[in-house]
Amino acid sequence: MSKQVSPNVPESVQQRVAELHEILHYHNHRYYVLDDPELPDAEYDKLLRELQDIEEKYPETLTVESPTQRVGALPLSEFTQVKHLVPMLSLGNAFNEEEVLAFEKRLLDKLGEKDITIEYSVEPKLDGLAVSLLYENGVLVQAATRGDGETGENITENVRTIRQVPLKLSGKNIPQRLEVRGEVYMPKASFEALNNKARENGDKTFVNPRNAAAGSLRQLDSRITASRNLAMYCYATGLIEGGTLAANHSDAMKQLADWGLPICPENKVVSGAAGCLEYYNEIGDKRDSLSYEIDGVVFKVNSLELQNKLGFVSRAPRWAIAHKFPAQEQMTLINDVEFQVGRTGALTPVARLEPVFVGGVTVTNATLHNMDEIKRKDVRIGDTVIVRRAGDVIPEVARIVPDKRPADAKEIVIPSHCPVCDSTVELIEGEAVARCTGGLFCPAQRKEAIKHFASRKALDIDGLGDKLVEQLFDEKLIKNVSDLFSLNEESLIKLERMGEKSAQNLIKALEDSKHPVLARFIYSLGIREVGETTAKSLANHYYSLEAIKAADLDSLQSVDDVGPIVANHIVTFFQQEHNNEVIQALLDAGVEPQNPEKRQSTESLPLAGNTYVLTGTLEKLKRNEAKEQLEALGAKVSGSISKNTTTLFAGEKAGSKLTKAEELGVPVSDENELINLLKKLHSDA
Ligand SMILES: NC(=O)c1ccc[n+]([C@@H]2O[C@H](COP(=O)([O-])OP(=O)(O)OC[C@H]3O[C@@H](n4cnc5c(N)ncnc54)[C@H](O)[C@@H]3O)[C@@H](O)[C@H]2O)c1
Ligand SMILES: [Zn+2]
Repeated sequence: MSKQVSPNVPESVQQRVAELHEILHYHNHRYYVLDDPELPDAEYDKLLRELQDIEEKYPETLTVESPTQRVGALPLSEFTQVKHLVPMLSLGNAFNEEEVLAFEKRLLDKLGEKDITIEYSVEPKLDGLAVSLLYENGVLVQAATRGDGETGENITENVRTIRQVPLKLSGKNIPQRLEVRGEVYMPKASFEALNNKARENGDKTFVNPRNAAAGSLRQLDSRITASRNLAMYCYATGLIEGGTLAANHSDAMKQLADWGLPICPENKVVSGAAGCLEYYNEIGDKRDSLSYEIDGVVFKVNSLELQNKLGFVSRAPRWAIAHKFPAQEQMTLINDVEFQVGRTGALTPVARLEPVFVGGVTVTNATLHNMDEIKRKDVRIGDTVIVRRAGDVIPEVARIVPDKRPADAKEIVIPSHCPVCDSTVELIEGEAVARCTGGLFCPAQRKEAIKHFASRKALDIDGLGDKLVEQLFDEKLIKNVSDLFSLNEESLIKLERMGEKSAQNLIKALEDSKHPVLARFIYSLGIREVGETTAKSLANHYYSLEAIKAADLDSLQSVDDVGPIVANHIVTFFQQEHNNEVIQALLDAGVEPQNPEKRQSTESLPLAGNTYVLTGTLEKLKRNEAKEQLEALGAKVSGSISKNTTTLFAGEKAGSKLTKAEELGVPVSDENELINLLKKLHSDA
């Protein structure tokens, strides 16, 4: 800075100004040139405002090269340059109602008016990058970025790949030369898809749709741009020769639309600052449902005559202002990381933050998702991070600020034991999610464990659905599955919506469920990845609970459809003392798993080779019981009819399966015949 600084300006202020110039230039470069900002916008804005405040207080410090006087950054030299015929400017900002009212007051003062109502064109503030389109005789001849406002980059080929941009205008009275300005943006869905793909390929992701749009448009190879699904809305004109436009902004935009240019359908005309503020709220409510990202709304004096009277300040028109939404990204510190245990035992790392105001609320915690994400973002305790809260989504740590990492930043490690129940934590190699293995005991997981235990494919306790489990649990009548069997009528009746009859029925159902076949019992324990089929294989391999508990990794892997991971889940599950305590309590309560009989092979069984289908409502037998009994006799029970079906057993209200069986000529019988068949074979045995 060669400028002679007056002695009125304290040395420390001069130093700070120089520092701010350097910092802001650096961040402008990262943002506008590299499309890879390091700071959240709010943090950048703070620095810019600090400089503006100093310049206001000490006008001697203001220089033409100050970042407060310029927009954007110099264009990249890889592109040919385009000198703008009319400079492309930025917009002033308002962050609250007072600033909007102050804006209107400035307008009235400048116009020397008191009592007029100003009409505004109000528009979403699209979060992309400004582009200028030049049409000659209605044909697109050039497109350019804003660059530093004076000179931009020639990106004609790239803009030609954007579907909304007409290569040729149509309609009447098109000026000979017409410069149209607008925002090129990346729709939310394209942004998600682009980043997901980058993540899959291990490539760098874009920080937000704006930087993604800029990065995609400023490509030397327009085929890349074409693959990025960019879009555009126009919101202004620049140079006009050989023709005229309407006398106010909103009508001019309608004209552009008539010629085939894309105009945002949310644009409106309102009266006065009050109308502007109303529009701000209206669009704020709509924001999440829009298919593109916006970061505020823009209010523009609608009359071009008034616009001309008002003119410009250094880097923005006086007649327009951007009213910004609360920032969705803020910078703060990670004080600690804790692990939360979910309903299914998954451990989620959660960052405890230095409280920060973001997205309109104070945030103290942010999710780190899982260990893969932590690794990918390289997050440590003590890091300065950017926290993002968009819409109703849970706040997340978006990225770290590497330069601000302290020397003693601590690596985040998964605890070896569950922070809730102290059971072993299992992290399978190649899996992102770590889990608590104390499924039956862990307070974080008990509720789900009980629901699973009572469910149809598990112990199938009649009348004990998810809702009732919730109720019993919340009323503290049960803590874990073994408590179910000490429920009594008296305590049940006290529950809301529980009659005497239902209470009796539930007690009876619990009693009836005490003799499950071993496979069901194993399944009901909710061991991770042990489904119905695996539970059956285990039961038919080991024949008793004791034997399954005693099995080691090698032995387990010799069982049908048990691989190393599932084997590990099983061994770890039974290693947890607390799980075993709950199982013992079940056995003590009288639950008695029915071990399968050791048999040579199903081929010698009486129903071997037969395939049955069950349909409709069975009156006396439960569908599951019927299935198990048939299978125990060597039959297959299938869910669909084919010409290989031996017999269809149809209960009440049988539907399409009955029709299908009749079509295929498959024999059909009823429930009584099924019961007779089972009885007969049982007495034969
Ligand atoms: N994080 C960083 O390091 C960093 C660095 C530099 C700038 N920034 C951010 O960039 C922003 C400043 O950038 P800017 O100068 O491009 O200004 P801006 O984005 O705040 O506003 C001006 C721009 O708004 C756009 N716009 C969208 N809809 C519009 C509409 N309907 N009518 C008119 N214009 C519309 C135009 O592209 C215009 O150029 C600030 O939010 C700042 O925080 C961040
Ligand atoms: Zn636990």
